[in-house]
Amino acid sequence: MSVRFELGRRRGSGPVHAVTDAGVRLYPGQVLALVGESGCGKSVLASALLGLLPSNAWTRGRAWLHPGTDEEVELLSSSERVLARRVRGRRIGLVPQSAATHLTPVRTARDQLAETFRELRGRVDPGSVDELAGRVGLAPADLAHYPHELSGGMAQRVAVASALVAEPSVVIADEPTTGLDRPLVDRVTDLLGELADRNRGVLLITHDLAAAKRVATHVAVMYASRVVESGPAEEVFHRPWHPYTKGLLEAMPEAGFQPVPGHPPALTELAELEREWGCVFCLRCPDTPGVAPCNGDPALVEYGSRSVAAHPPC
Ligand SMILES: Nc1ncnc2c1ncn2[C@@H]1O[C@H](COP(=O)(O)OP(=O)(O)OP(=O)(O)O)[C@@H](O)[C@H]1O
Ligand code: NI
Repeated sequence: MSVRFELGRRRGSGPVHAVTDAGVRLYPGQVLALVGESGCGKSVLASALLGLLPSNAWTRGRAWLHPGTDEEVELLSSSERVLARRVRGRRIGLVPQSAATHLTPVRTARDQLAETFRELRGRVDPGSVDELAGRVGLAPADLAHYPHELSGGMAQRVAVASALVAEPSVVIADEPTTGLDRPLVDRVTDLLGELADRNRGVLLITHDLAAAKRVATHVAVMYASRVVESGPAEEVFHRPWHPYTKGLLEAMPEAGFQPVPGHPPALTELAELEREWGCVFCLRCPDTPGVAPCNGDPALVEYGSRSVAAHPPC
Protein backbone atom coordinates (compact mmCIF):
# COMPACT_ATOMS: atom_id res chain seq x y z
CA MET A 1 0.00 0.00 0.00
CA SER A 2 0.94 3.61 -0.41
CA VAL A 3 -0.27 6.67 1.51
CA ARG A 4 0.18 10.27 0.43
CA PHE A 5 -0.75 13.47 2.23
CA GLU A 6 -1.68 16.51 0.16
CA LEU A 7 -0.32 19.62 1.83
CA GLY A 8 -2.21 22.08 -0.37
CA ARG A 9 -0.77 24.27 -3.08
CA ARG A 10 -0.02 27.16 -0.79
CA ARG A 11 2.67 25.16 1.01
CA GLY A 12 4.49 25.03 -2.32
CA SER A 13 5.66 21.41 -2.03
CA GLY A 14 4.61 18.09 -3.43
CA PRO A 15 2.63 15.54 -1.42
CA VAL A 16 4.15 13.80 1.61
CA HIS A 17 5.06 10.25 0.66
CA ALA A 18 4.28 8.73 4.06
CA VAL A 19 4.04 5.08 2.94
CA THR A 20 5.35 3.83 -0.42
CA ASP A 21 4.59 0.38 -1.86
CA ALA A 22 4.82 -1.15 1.61
CA GLY A 23 4.06 -4.84 1.71
CA VAL A 24 3.91 -6.87 4.91
CA ARG A 25 2.23 -10.14 5.89
CA LEU A 26 1.03 -11.06 9.34
CA TYR A 27 -0.16 -14.57 10.20
CA PRO A 28 -1.86 -15.89 13.34
CA GLY A 29 0.67 -16.62 16.06
CA GLN A 30 3.16 -14.05 14.81
CA VAL A 31 4.42 -10.83 16.35
CA LEU A 32 5.50 -8.65 13.45
CA ALA A 33 7.63 -5.75 14.68
CA LEU A 34 7.48 -2.73 12.40
CA VAL A 35 10.61 -0.76 13.23
CA GLY A 36 12.32 2.36 11.92
CA GLU A 37 13.22 5.91 12.89
CA SER A 38 10.65 8.49 13.89
CA GLY A 39 8.63 9.79 10.96
CA CYS A 40 9.28 6.88 8.58
CA GLY A 41 5.57 6.04 8.23
CA LYS A 42 4.86 3.30 10.79
CA SER A 43 1.84 4.91 12.45
CA VAL A 44 0.44 6.09 9.13
CA LEU A 45 0.54 2.52 7.86
CA ALA A 46 -1.42 1.37 10.92
CA SER A 47 -3.91 4.23 10.62
CA ALA A 48 -4.50 3.33 6.98
CA LEU A 49 -5.37 -0.25 7.95
CA LEU A 50 -7.94 1.01 10.44
CA GLY A 51 -9.40 3.75 8.26
CA LEU A 52 -8.16 6.41 10.63
CA LEU A 53 -6.30 8.67 8.20
CA PRO A 54 -7.12 12.39 8.09
CA SER A 55 -9.01 13.80 5.10
CA ASN A 56 -5.90 15.11 3.29
CA ALA A 57 -4.64 11.53 2.85
CA TRP A 58 -5.16 9.21 -0.07
CA THR A 59 -4.21 5.58 -0.36
CA ARG A 60 -3.34 3.22 -3.16
CA GLY A 61 -3.05 -0.54 -3.06
CA ARG A 62 -4.72 -3.26 -1.06
CA ALA A 63 -4.69 -4.53 2.51
CA TRP A 64 -6.48 -7.80 3.07
CA LEU A 65 -7.80 -8.98 6.39
CA HIS A 66 -8.41 -12.76 6.52
CA PRO A 67 -7.75 -13.17 2.79
CA GLY A 68 -9.25 -16.21 1.13
CA THR A 69 -11.78 -16.84 3.92
CA ASP A 70 -15.50 -16.05 4.30
CA GLU A 71 -14.44 -13.14 6.48
CA GLU A 72 -12.21 -11.50 3.89
CA VAL A 73 -12.22 -7.69 4.00
CA GLU A 74 -10.19 -5.32 1.86
CA LEU A 75 -9.46 -2.56 4.33
CA LEU A 76 -8.35 0.34 2.13
CA SER A 77 -11.52 0.36 0.01
CA SER A 78 -13.94 -0.43 2.85
CA SER A 79 -16.48 2.19 3.85
CA GLU A 80 -16.30 3.88 7.24
CA ARG A 81 -19.47 1.98 8.14
CA VAL A 82 -17.85 -1.42 7.51
CA LEU A 83 -14.66 -0.42 9.32
CA ALA A 84 -16.55 0.95 12.31
CA ARG A 85 -19.04 -1.93 12.59
CA ARG A 86 -16.94 -4.90 11.62
CA VAL A 87 -13.25 -4.11 11.86
CA ARG A 88 -12.08 -1.55 14.43
CA GLY A 89 -12.05 -2.99 17.90
CA ARG A 90 -13.83 -6.13 16.68
CA ARG A 91 -11.45 -7.86 14.33
CA ILE A 92 -8.50 -5.54 14.80
CA GLY A 93 -7.83 -4.34 18.33
CA LEU A 94 -5.77 -1.19 18.73
CA VAL A 95 -3.47 -0.41 21.63
CA PRO A 96 -2.83 3.30 21.07
CA GLN A 97 0.34 5.23 21.75
CA SER A 98 0.33 6.78 25.29
CA ALA A 99 -2.68 4.75 26.36
CA ALA A 100 -3.18 6.67 29.59
CA THR A 101 -4.27 9.77 27.68
CA HIS A 102 -6.95 7.74 25.87
CA LEU A 103 -8.65 6.72 29.11
CA THR A 104 -11.56 8.84 30.32
CA PRO A 105 -10.29 10.66 33.43
CA VAL A 106 -13.59 10.52 35.36
CA ARG A 107 -14.12 6.77 35.06
CA THR A 108 -12.51 3.89 36.89
CA ALA A 109 -10.66 1.26 34.90
CA ARG A 110 -13.54 -1.14 35.58
CA ASP A 111 -16.14 1.29 34.22
CA GLN A 112 -14.07 1.90 31.10
CA LEU A 113 -13.71 -1.81 30.39
CA ALA A 114 -17.41 -2.44 31.11
CA GLU A 115 -18.34 0.36 28.71
CA THR A 116 -16.15 -1.16 26.00
CA PHE A 117 -17.84 -4.54 26.59
CA ARG A 118 -21.29 -2.95 26.21
CA GLU A 119 -20.23 -1.16 23.06
CA LEU A 120 -18.55 -4.09 21.31
CA ARG A 121 -20.38 -7.10 22.71
CA GLY A 122 -23.76 -5.56 23.57
CA ARG A 123 -23.56 -6.51 27.24
CA VAL A 124 -21.25 -7.20 30.16
CA ASP A 125 -21.42 -10.71 31.56
CA PRO A 126 -20.75 -10.98 35.28
CA GLY A 127 -17.10 -11.73 35.82
CA SER A 128 -16.07 -11.01 32.24
CA VAL A 129 -14.28 -7.76 33.13
CA ASP A 130 -12.33 -9.49 35.92
CA GLU A 131 -11.52 -12.44 33.69
CA LEU A 132 -10.16 -10.19 30.95
CA ALA A 133 -8.26 -8.01 33.43
CA GLY A 134 -6.73 -11.14 34.92
CA ARG A 135 -5.46 -12.18 31.51
CA VAL A 136 -3.38 -9.00 31.28
CA GLY A 137 -2.16 -9.25 34.86
CA LEU A 138 -4.55 -6.81 36.55
CA ALA A 139 -6.18 -7.74 39.86
CA PRO A 140 -9.85 -6.86 40.54
CA ALA A 141 -8.67 -4.28 43.09
CA ASP A 142 -6.58 -2.52 40.39
CA LEU A 143 -9.75 -1.88 38.41
CA ALA A 144 -11.20 0.38 41.09
CA HIS A 145 -8.67 3.07 40.22
CA TYR A 146 -9.15 6.17 38.13
CA PRO A 147 -6.65 6.76 35.30
CA HIS A 148 -4.59 9.29 37.29
CA GLU A 149 -4.16 6.69 40.02
CA LEU A 150 -2.77 4.09 37.63
CA SER A 151 0.94 3.71 36.92
CA GLY A 152 2.02 3.88 33.27
CA GLY A 153 2.31 0.12 33.14
CA MET A 154 -1.13 -0.43 34.66
CA ALA A 155 -2.75 2.07 32.28
CA GLN A 156 -1.05 0.24 29.42
CA ARG A 157 -2.54 -3.04 30.65
CA VAL A 158 -6.00 -1.48 30.77
CA ALA A 159 -5.44 -0.38 27.17
CA VAL A 160 -4.37 -3.88 26.14
CA ALA A 161 -7.42 -5.33 27.93
CA SER A 162 -9.70 -2.85 26.09
CA ALA A 163 -8.20 -3.91 22.79
CA LEU A 164 -9.03 -7.55 23.60
CA VAL A 165 -12.68 -7.14 24.61
CA ALA A 166 -14.07 -8.37 21.28
CA GLU A 167 -11.41 -11.11 20.94
CA PRO A 168 -9.91 -9.60 17.78
CA SER A 169 -7.74 -11.85 15.66
CA VAL A 170 -5.30 -9.02 15.02
CA VAL A 171 -3.88 -6.57 17.56
CA ILE A 172 -2.03 -3.45 16.50
CA ALA A 173 0.08 -1.87 19.24
CA ASP A 174 1.58 1.51 18.32
CA GLU A 175 4.57 2.29 20.53
CA PRO A 176 2.89 0.55 23.47
CA THR A 177 5.88 0.97 25.76
CA THR A 178 6.67 4.67 25.32
CA GLY A 179 7.38 6.32 28.64
CA LEU A 180 7.65 3.07 30.61
CA ASP A 181 10.82 2.04 32.40
CA ARG A 182 12.62 -1.09 31.27
CA PRO A 183 11.04 -3.72 33.56
CA LEU A 184 7.57 -2.46 32.60
CA VAL A 185 8.57 -2.34 28.93
CA ASP A 186 9.50 -6.00 29.21
CA ARG A 187 6.21 -6.91 30.90
CA VAL A 188 4.01 -5.12 28.37
CA THR A 189 6.11 -6.53 25.53
CA ASP A 190 5.79 -10.05 26.91
CA LEU A 191 2.05 -9.54 27.16
CA LEU A 192 1.94 -8.93 23.42
CA GLY A 193 3.95 -12.11 22.91
CA GLU A 194 1.33 -13.99 24.92
CA LEU A 195 -1.39 -12.70 22.59
CA ALA A 196 0.46 -14.23 19.67
CA ASP A 197 0.84 -17.46 21.66
CA ARG A 198 -2.96 -17.49 21.75
CA ASN A 199 -2.90 -17.48 17.96
CA ARG A 200 -3.50 -13.81 17.34
CA GLY A 201 -1.52 -11.78 14.85
CA VAL A 202 0.23 -8.88 16.58
CA LEU A 203 1.61 -5.86 14.74
CA LEU A 204 4.03 -4.17 17.12
CA ILE A 205 5.04 -0.71 16.00
CA THR A 206 8.10 0.47 17.81
CA HIS A 207 11.43 2.21 17.55
CA ASP A 208 12.59 0.18 20.53
CA LEU A 209 14.68 -2.50 18.87
CA ALA A 210 15.33 -4.21 22.18
CA ALA A 211 11.56 -4.72 22.65
CA ALA A 212 11.30 -5.97 19.07
CA LYS A 213 14.17 -8.40 19.63
CA ARG A 214 12.56 -9.68 22.80
CA VAL A 215 9.21 -10.62 21.39
CA ALA A 216 9.04 -10.41 17.59
CA THR A 217 8.81 -13.53 15.48
CA HIS A 218 9.08 -11.40 12.35
CA VAL A 219 10.36 -7.94 11.60
CA ALA A 220 9.78 -5.31 8.92
CA VAL A 221 12.19 -2.39 8.77
CA MET A 222 10.84 0.89 7.41
CA TYR A 223 12.93 3.72 6.08
CA ALA A 224 11.63 6.89 4.44
CA SER A 225 8.14 5.46 3.82
CA ARG A 226 9.33 2.13 2.42
CA VAL A 227 9.78 -1.31 3.91
CA VAL A 228 13.45 -1.92 3.12
CA GLU A 229 13.85 -5.33 4.74
CA SER A 230 11.62 -7.97 6.27
CA GLY A 231 11.73 -11.57 7.38
CA PRO A 232 11.93 -13.87 10.40
CA ALA A 233 13.20 -11.81 13.35
CA GLU A 234 15.96 -14.21 14.28
CA GLU A 235 17.48 -14.12 10.80
CA VAL A 236 17.08 -10.41 10.20
CA PHE A 237 18.52 -9.46 13.59
CA HIS A 238 21.29 -12.00 13.33
CA ARG A 239 22.32 -11.40 9.76
CA PRO A 240 20.85 -8.15 8.43
CA TRP A 241 21.12 -7.58 4.70
CA HIS A 242 20.11 -3.98 4.28
CA PRO A 243 22.69 -1.38 5.39
CA TYR A 244 19.91 0.53 7.20
CA THR A 245 19.00 -2.52 9.27
CA LYS A 246 22.70 -2.98 10.05
CA GLY A 247 22.84 0.68 11.07
CA LEU A 248 19.84 0.35 13.38
CA LEU A 249 21.33 -2.69 15.08
CA GLU A 250 24.66 -0.93 15.50
CA ALA A 251 22.80 1.93 17.19
CA MET A 252 21.64 -0.37 19.99
CA PRO A 253 23.25 0.15 23.41
CA GLU A 254 24.91 -3.26 23.46
CA ALA A 255 26.47 -2.54 20.07
CA GLY A 256 27.93 0.73 21.36
CA PHE A 257 25.45 3.39 20.17
CA GLN A 258 26.76 4.06 16.70
CA PRO A 259 23.78 5.88 15.20
CA VAL A 260 23.35 5.86 11.43
CA PRO A 261 25.05 9.10 10.33
CA GLY A 262 22.87 11.71 8.65
CA HIS A 263 19.10 12.19 8.54
CA PRO A 264 16.24 10.64 6.61
CA PRO A 265 15.25 12.53 3.45
CA ALA A 266 12.24 14.87 3.38
CA LEU A 267 9.16 12.82 2.55
CA THR A 268 8.09 15.43 0.01
CA GLU A 269 11.22 14.79 -2.03
CA LEU A 270 11.32 11.02 -2.18
CA ALA A 271 10.11 10.67 -5.75
CA GLU A 272 12.92 12.91 -6.95
CA LEU A 273 15.49 11.07 -4.87
CA GLU A 274 14.40 7.71 -6.22
CA ARG A 275 14.36 8.98 -9.79
CA GLU A 276 17.89 10.18 -9.43
CA TRP A 277 19.45 7.42 -7.35
CA GLY A 278 17.03 4.49 -7.17
CA CYS A 279 17.53 3.57 -3.55
CA VAL A 280 15.88 5.86 -0.92
CA PHE A 281 18.69 5.13 1.52
CA CYS A 282 21.40 6.31 -0.89
CA LEU A 283 22.21 9.54 0.96
CA ARG A 284 23.21 7.66 4.11
CA CYS A 285 24.36 4.43 2.56
CA PRO A 286 27.97 3.28 2.74
CA ASP A 287 27.44 1.70 -0.71
CA THR A 288 27.38 3.66 -3.96
CA PRO A 289 23.87 3.62 -5.42
CA GLY A 290 23.62 1.37 -8.43
CA VAL A 291 27.10 -0.09 -7.89
CA ALA A 292 27.36 -3.58 -6.33
CA PRO A 293 26.37 -4.50 -3.68
CA CYS A 294 23.60 -1.86 -4.16
CA ASN A 295 21.46 -2.52 -7.24
CA GLY A 296 19.69 0.84 -6.93
CA ASP A 297 16.21 -0.71 -7.04
CA PRO A 298 13.93 0.57 -4.21
CA ALA A 299 11.41 -2.27 -4.62
CA LEU A 300 11.30 -4.98 -1.96
CA VAL A 301 12.35 -8.32 -3.47
CA GLU A 302 11.71 -11.72 -1.91
CA TYR A 303 14.54 -14.19 -1.30
CA GLY A 304 13.01 -17.25 0.38
CA SER A 305 11.37 -16.20 3.63
CA ARG A 306 13.14 -12.82 3.60
CA SER A 307 12.82 -9.67 1.53
CA VAL A 308 15.16 -6.77 0.96
CA ALA A 309 15.33 -3.66 -1.21
CA ALA A 310 18.32 -2.61 -3.28
CA HIS A 311 20.79 -4.80 -1.37
CA PRO A 312 20.31 -8.45 -2.36
CA PRO A 313 22.07 -11.07 -0.25
CA CYS A 314 25.50 -11.87 -1.59
N1 LIG B 1 -1.98 14.63 8.38
C1 LIG B 1 -0.75 14.67 7.89
N2 LIG B 1 -0.41 15.55 6.93
C2 LIG B 1 0.83 15.59 6.43
N3 LIG B 1 1.84 14.78 6.81
C3 LIG B 1 1.56 13.87 7.76
C4 LIG B 1 0.27 13.76 8.36
N4 LIG B 1 0.31 12.76 9.27
C5 LIG B 1 1.57 12.27 9.25
N5 LIG B 1 2.32 12.92 8.34
C6 LIG B 1 3.72 12.67 8.02
O1 LIG B 1 3.87 11.31 7.65
C7 LIG B 1 5.16 10.84 8.05
C8 LIG B 1 5.04 9.52 8.75
O2 LIG B 1 4.49 9.72 10.04
P1 LIG B 1 4.27 8.55 11.08
O3 LIG B 1 3.48 9.11 12.19
O4 LIG B 1 3.72 7.35 10.39
O5 LIG B 1 5.75 8.24 11.56
P2 LIG B 1 6.22 7.09 12.56
O6 LIG B 1 7.12 6.20 11.80
O7 LIG B 1 5.04 6.47 13.21
O8 LIG B 1 7.07 7.91 13.60
P3 LIG B 1 7.07 7.91 15.21
O9 LIG B 1 8.02 6.79 15.57
O10 LIG B 1 7.61 9.24 15.55
O11 LIG B 1 5.67 7.67 15.68
C9 LIG B 1 5.76 11.94 8.94
O12 LIG B 1 6.74 12.60 8.19
C10 LIG B 1 4.60 12.84 9.24
O13 LIG B 1 5.03 14.18 9.35
NI1 NI C 1 4.27 6.53 15.08
